[in-house]
Amino acid sequence: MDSDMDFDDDAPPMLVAADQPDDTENLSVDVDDMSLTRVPITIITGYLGAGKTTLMNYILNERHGKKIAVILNDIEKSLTVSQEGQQVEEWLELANGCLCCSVKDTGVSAIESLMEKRGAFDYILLETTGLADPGNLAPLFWVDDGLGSTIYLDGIVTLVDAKNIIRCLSEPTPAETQSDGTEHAHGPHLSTAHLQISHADVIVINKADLVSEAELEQVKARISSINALAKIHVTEHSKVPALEGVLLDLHAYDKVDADSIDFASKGHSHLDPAISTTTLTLPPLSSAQLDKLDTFLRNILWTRFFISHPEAEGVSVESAGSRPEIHRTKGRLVMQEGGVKLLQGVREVFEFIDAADVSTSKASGSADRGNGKLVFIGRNLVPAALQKSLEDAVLG
Ligand SMILES: Nc1nc2c(ncn2[C@@H]2O[C@H](COP(=O)(O)OP(=O)(O)OP(=O)(O)O)[C@@H](O)[C@H]2O)c(=O)[nH]1
Ligand SMILES: [Zn+2]
Repeated sequence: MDSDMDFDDDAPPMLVAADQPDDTENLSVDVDDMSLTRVPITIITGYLGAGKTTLMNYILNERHGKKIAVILNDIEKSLTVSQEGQQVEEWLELANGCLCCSVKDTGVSAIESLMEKRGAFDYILLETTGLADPGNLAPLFWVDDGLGSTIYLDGIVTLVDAKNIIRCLSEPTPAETQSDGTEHAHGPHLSTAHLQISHADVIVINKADLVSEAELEQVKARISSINALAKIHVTEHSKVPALEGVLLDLHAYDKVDADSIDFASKGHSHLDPAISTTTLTLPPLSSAQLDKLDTFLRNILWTRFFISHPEAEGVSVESAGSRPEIHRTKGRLVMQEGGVKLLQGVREVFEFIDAADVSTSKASGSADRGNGKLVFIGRNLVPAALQKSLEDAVLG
């Protein structure tokens, strides 16, 4: 499906096919760039009162030159299109009450048809309710290139309230049945705050003015013990240092940078009993071994079976006392024939991508030299058991 571009804001929307460059208007974007046809979407999540609306307003009022559509995953599902201060209210027509439930069937197409009606946006921000689990939303927007969607998931930004986050992390999540009928595994203190942090690509620790330096350090340590892959920024009134590359245009699902993998593998204390980050290593792989890794990941992400349990093949880890529940997967896998494969995953969705940015210099991190690395963020991750299962499955 072609996306239509509105090149002139004063004139009525003129529909121009993106693959037929219009050279009469100023194009700030490269028309040869394929990304022109796909609009990034950033999910902004965070607990009640963390500062999401404050952040939205900050972004909309900054000079960014983008035409940003804001979707609120609230009762009213309103959508605001803003460019340089001008805001227009639109309404998304969704099949049922809640965006996270209806987006599966109609949400993505509702956004797409709105883009057709209004001309393309440059950017979409989706603000979830404070209680949303971004793990349910993310895979819906993370659509295969091949499916021809006009939007793609750029990243998940989670705001936390520096003053209240530690307390939120000790509140258990109300037992909730997901739209697919499954329930979250119950275990030690899984809170909504955990889910929002474990899925984040960027974490903004807001309300820094309300805590002491020591409290702030505690919050940072707790958060990076849960999610060692996310970039952390500390703010007052959600004023992030920059938008580009900090909140927007992260490409968090099509890049895996070596530095963040290295950072995650440094070993962070297991301060949080519910969710942690674990890094596994693999030597350079043959393509047959990459296929085995694919099978291993299907097993662990889809069926949640350990495939190489010491007692019996295919035994459910649940019966062994702990069932791994992996929220986020990233990896850089070194290939024997040269090159690096990137691994990206959210819950049960994962894919391998060829790395474009293979780092060869010493300065650009060790992740590409020697061993490949695999990072899991989730529950019930026992590093030694995982590493053994991985090696048995892939190298054995
Ligand atoms: N002291 C302080 N207050 C802040 C800061 N950032 C936001 N606030 C205030 O915190 C309150 C909640 O902020 P919002 O931006 O509405 O938070 P939200 O996450 O959108 O809240 P919900 O939509 O209710 O989940 C507002 O009164 C803000 O003015 C900050 O850095 N410091
Ligand atoms: Zn829902």
